[in-house]
Amino acid sequence: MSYLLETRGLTRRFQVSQGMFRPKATLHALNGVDLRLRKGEVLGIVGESGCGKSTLAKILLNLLAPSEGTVLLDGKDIRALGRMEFTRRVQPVFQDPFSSLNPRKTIADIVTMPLRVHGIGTDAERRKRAAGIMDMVGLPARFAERYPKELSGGQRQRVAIARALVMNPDLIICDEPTSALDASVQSQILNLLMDLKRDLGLTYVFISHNLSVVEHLVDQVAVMYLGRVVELGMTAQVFDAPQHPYTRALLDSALTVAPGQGVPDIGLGTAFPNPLAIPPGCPFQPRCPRAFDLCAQVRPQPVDVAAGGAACLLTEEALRGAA
Ligand SMILES: Nc1ncnc2c1ncn2[C@@H]1O[C@H](COP(=O)(O)OP(=O)(O)OP(=O)(O)O)[C@@H](O)[C@H]1O
Repeated sequence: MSYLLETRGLTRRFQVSQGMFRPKATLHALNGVDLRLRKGEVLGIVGESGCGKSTLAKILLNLLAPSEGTVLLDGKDIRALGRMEFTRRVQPVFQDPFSSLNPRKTIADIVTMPLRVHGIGTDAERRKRAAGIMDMVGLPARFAERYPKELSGGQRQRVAIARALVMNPDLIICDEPTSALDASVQSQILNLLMDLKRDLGLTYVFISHNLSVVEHLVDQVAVMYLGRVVELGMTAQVFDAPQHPYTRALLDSALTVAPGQGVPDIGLGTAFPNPLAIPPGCPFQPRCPRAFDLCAQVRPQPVDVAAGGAACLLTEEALRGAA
């Protein structure tokens, strides 16, 4: 079975200062993340602020090196691909369309920029291609000569999507692409991404702190907690029968509608996870409503990337009981 994208054992550590008189501490932002994505599919990555989503996005975009592990694109380590080949094949859409677009460039300049960088086409050909893509993402042709500050947040995010699409990439990494937008605009952008997926057969990694945002867009979901994938499965399976207590809590959480609000209220008390003091046993155990004695001592098995499931002793117990 070949995968367009595969991560194997992705781990990323940071050395962080703890003040002048204390030694630096090691923070595990990612810990052994295994993921697989086939062409034409959408993989959702979900979890609270600080679970490692942006670190993962940066590694997938080859902007940050993992401490351990590899990212494979069509079976090739992305670190061995040239910068030009990589950016031709993998494009980002970031959270904040206000800062990710150059304010001094016109929309046409922004959308054609990747083509210019890659030396593709004449000026007229590039503008023609940009006009086609702008139409596809619902931007009127008259916007071509406007500047980002003249556009609304939703329109700017359409520009960012057009810029990502103009190279006809194999993979688009969307890092919280709707989180900075008003709720009504969020759904327009999600619908646009769904339409583009259907019409162009796009492959996305879609990162969000909000499980409900990804429900209708993604084929499979990876739920992350403190740098680990704690549940992985097909979307319907994860939404209809979540196995990990953390996934249940995320599903129960209210839809976050306030722009910029990064953390859903998941109703698990104040013990916000501290990546510098990951507890022994199950990392989620201090907040878990279903924890039992062993959870403080035994670390659950990592999720099997081929079979999916949850990294939870309750599931392991259930499986043993069924055997
Ligand atoms: N450059 C860095 N140096 C030190 N620690 C970092 C660095 N980047 C990220 N971290 C830490 O790694 C952990 C994961 O951060 P990351 O930004 O990937 O999480 P996230 O899920 O994207 O959260 P958010 O939605 O708030 O961005 C956090 O504890 C964060 O403080």
